[in-house]
Amino acid sequence: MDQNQKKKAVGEAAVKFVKPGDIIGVGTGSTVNYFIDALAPIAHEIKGAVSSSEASTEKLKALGIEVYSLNDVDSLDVYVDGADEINADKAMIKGGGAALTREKIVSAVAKKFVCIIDDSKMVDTLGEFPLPVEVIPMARSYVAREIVSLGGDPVYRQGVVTDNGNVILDVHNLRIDAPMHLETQLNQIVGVVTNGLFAHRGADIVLVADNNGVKEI
Ligand SMILES: O=C[C@H](O)[C@H](O)[C@H](O)COP(=O)(O)O
Repeated sequence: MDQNQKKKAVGEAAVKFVKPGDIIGVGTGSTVNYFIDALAPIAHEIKGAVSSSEASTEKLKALGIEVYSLNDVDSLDVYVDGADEINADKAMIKGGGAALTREKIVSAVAKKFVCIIDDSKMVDTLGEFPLPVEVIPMARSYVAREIVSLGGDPVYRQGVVTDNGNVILDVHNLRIDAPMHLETQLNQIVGVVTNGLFAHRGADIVLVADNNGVKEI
């Protein structure tokens, strides 16, 4: 199977976590797009969704699925999303598609985080994928200097503005041995909105597609 076939297989497999009458949390990205497509046959059975991006909202609405504001929803049974990297503790790097802030907010409200990945996303140590950090635009240079002092090499993601009107710094050359600690440290830098480490709130269930099919971890 090539990578897209694996993404499709795992997106389809995640539909089993969706129950009739649910309002579901929906992530962002190419893997989640397959999950949304796979919702089509049961779109009329679910109550609606809370979305983590304008892109996912558009796809959900195209299926006739009602998209709720998170402020109108107290809790979500399940949040389904992809990842850029995940380790054995189910800590992740996310934000390759610049949707990290809304993803972190929506996933915080969900009882269960189901992470859907192909096997290329599994790593022993997080950090080979550059860590995205969403930053208030006027703080970009200051935050970049602070990140350098932590040992990272921040690169401004040119031309990208997040759904929240902010910018992204991608931090290269980090070997992340203590993801929770680094997540907290980055959050302490004034001007950082969110960093792409999902360690304090990692995944609960991981569905991984490899050449043999989809397995649950
Ligand atoms: O901002 C984007 C998200 O964190 C995605 O979940 C992540 O980048 C994985 O995306 P994909 O499924 O396209 O590899």
